[in-house]
Amino acid sequence: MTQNLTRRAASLPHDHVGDGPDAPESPAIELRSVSARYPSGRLALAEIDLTVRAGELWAVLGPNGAGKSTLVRVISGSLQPSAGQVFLCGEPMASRDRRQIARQLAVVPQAALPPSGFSVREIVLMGRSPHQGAWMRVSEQDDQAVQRALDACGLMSLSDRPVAELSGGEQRRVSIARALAQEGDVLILDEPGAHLDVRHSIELYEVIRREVAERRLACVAVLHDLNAAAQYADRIALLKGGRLLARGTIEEVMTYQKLKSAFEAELYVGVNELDNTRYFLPVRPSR
Ligand SMILES: Nc1ncnc2c1ncn2[C@@H]1O[C@H](COP(=O)(O)OP(=O)(O)OP(=O)(O)O)[C@@H](O)[C@H]1O
Repeated sequence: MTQNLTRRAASLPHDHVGDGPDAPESPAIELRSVSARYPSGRLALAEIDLTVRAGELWAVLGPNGAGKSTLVRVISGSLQPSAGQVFLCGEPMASRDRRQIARQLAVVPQAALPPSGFSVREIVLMGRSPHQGAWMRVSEQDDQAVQRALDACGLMSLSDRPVAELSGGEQRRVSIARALAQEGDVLILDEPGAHLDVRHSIELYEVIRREVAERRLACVAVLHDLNAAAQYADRIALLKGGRLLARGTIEEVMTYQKLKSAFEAELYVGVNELDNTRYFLPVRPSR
């Protein structure tokens, strides 16, 4: 797992300092001047530079159509950049096949719901397939990973239920549990809080934070909830029109001016005196 993040000599274009136990880790994800186009010709991302390290949770923010889901597709290898390069754990993404990528990176796309016809446990077990051999034999490690993911997502009591019988929010948690069971180094989530009520969204963000801290996971989450981003993220990438408007800490990026410029909306930016976190309130346009 995290040993995959140790520096690999052959693939390091910059600042190579050698291998060995004290060698610094490669970034879990690195985008160098990445642009992306859809087959229609539309340029959806332009010259994105981003470095995500193990143990970091990045929130990707921006208005509708900014390029957030496109960024997820590029990082997860489902859309090839039209220019620039993506590195996963120090190696070019383009040199990996899908199975190799799936051992290191789990992705929960926007509005992803699990396939019907299976129980919750069976769906979560599907997350183990990149680690299983041709006969798909379930190992003790697979069982442990599935139990852990079910538990983390509060799904133990639902584990034998047919997934098709669950609510939208419960199905969303099953998709996230499957991604956790994959036990990669990198977790990519597109709007993980969608469909979740307030308790379950808090629980989910707590789970993600715990995974990031305990397993030194590198996580990139597309969020529309600015307050959740300010509560849980270490770093923010703010997109607009396919370009990175700003990236950095919450204090650097989630300012009145930068958010206004990105969203073209008035937001009140407050600071909670209890824990010093920022909060955001939409302000009605003057009539
Ligand atoms: N399959 C596609 N083919 C062509 N253009 C696309 C495709 N998917 C997205 N786009 C375009 O690329 C741009 C970025 O879209 P993207 O879905 O990445 O935005 P987003 O920031 O995730 O938006 P939202 O917040 O609404 O989900 C938009 O202009 C969109 O119309």
